[in-house]
Amino acid sequence: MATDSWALAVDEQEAAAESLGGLRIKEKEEKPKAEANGTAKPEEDGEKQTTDEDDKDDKAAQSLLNKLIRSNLVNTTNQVEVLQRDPNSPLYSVKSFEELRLKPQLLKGVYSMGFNRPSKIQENALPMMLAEPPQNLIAQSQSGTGKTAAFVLAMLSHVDPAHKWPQCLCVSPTYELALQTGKVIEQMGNFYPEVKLAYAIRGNKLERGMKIQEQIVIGTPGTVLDWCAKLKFIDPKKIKVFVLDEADVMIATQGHQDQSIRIQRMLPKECQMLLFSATFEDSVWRFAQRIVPDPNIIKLKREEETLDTIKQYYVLCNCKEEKFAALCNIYGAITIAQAMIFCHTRKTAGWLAGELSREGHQVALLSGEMMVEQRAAVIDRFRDGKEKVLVTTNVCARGIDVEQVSVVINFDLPVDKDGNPDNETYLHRIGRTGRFGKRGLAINMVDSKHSMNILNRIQDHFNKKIERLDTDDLDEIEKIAN
Ligand SMILES: Nc1ncnc2c1ncn2[C@@H]1O[C@H](COP(=O)(O)OP(=O)(O)OP(=O)(O)O)[C@@H](O)[C@H]1O
Repeated sequence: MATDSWALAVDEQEAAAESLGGLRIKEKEEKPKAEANGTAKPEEDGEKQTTDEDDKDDKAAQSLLNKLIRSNLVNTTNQVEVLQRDPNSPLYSVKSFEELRLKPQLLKGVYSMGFNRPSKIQENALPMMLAEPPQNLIAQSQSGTGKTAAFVLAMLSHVDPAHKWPQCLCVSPTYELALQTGKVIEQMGNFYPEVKLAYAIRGNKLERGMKIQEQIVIGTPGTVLDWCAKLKFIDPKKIKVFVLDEADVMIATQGHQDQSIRIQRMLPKECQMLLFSATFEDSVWRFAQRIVPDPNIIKLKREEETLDTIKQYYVLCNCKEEKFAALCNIYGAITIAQAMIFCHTRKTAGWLAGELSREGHQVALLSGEMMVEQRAAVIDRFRDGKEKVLVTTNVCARGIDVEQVSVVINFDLPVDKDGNPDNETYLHRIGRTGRFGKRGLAINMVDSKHSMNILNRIQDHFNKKIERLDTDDLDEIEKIAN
């Protein structure tokens, strides 16, 4: 069976790692700290070269950033797709938390967090997760749709506080993400103080021979594995609920996939397995199936973005100084409440932010060398309107929604690693979802034959005309604001 050959491969790798003195796992565990913080390595010549490694770091950092800047649920008009393990059993969904017959302490916790009713994904996921006998679940929906809150509630509901040993185990891809989930557990369990939480993360050193008494353990795969297998702080056979969060980020980090599989194999057959992911490419799906036998599957499609309500223009220039001059002309002609400006490299972003400040603009700069917490603070200030212009590189701003931004300027057009148009990023930068169907304005700066070619290809891809704008003609600029 596929699972067996996989298990065999894991065993071989484990043996190999042990023959290296077991150092490997520790190193992997310790390295992500700087990465997950978004502390990038120094750039040569100040130019950002995107590599696969950057992308991987970026996934965990991006996910953390999203958590830090989010203040409420991401709404969606899409319907949840449910695939049941047993298609004959009735499909339950709930419209209120009361229907779930939660412990009063938990219901109080949920309401104290300001949740009035279950989110779309929670409507279906919660009844499945709280069912008796426990059901396994794979759930996919974009960040901010309520997955964490759902599995935290499930874990808190399943523990028996009278038992002083770990009963729920949750693995997260990084130390920082584990801490974020831990915070949700603490908030939701605020009125249920008998339930305790332990963090299986590097740096949390326990005495040998000790047994964990906390009912919920959250941690990163390497440390959780050590605590279960090598150090035996946790008896995996007593685990009732196993949660694997952010599966897509998990598999992007080397070693985590194997470690997660090894943990899963130590758990009892009847343990409830829950896996969550924001995206579901084939590799995530294959991993999910290995972790979760006989799953129910819940999927919630992302809200589609559209260019329909966006007016798109391009400006022809010869160099970055000319692009900056064009930008000044645009600012001189129309009132721009808030704008986001995207640059290809940190160097350009830094330069442009400096030039704009000199012109008297209140500028925020989002740059790759900033820690994730610093980036979150910059975005928060911008959202609060403390700065009117946000200059950013693409990597930093991926996935960030700043709804009130009415003007987006591509100081450099988005391209992928091979220099081809990055249509997805273009759409995400300037597109709007149906919900925020406000009109928007996008201005693309073109400074070479090559970038003109990119622009044409983007235009063809979306089959939407991008009009030329002459930034020396103030009357013409004024017209685009209407
Ligand atoms: N039922 C609810 N009603 C109101 N707010 C909710 C509800 N469920 C979750 N939230 C809030 O919505 C935000 C997103 O929820 P949550 O973190 O659970 O989403 P997620 O899908 O796990 O996203 P991520 O994986 O990025 O954390 C959080 O601020 C959370 O407190």
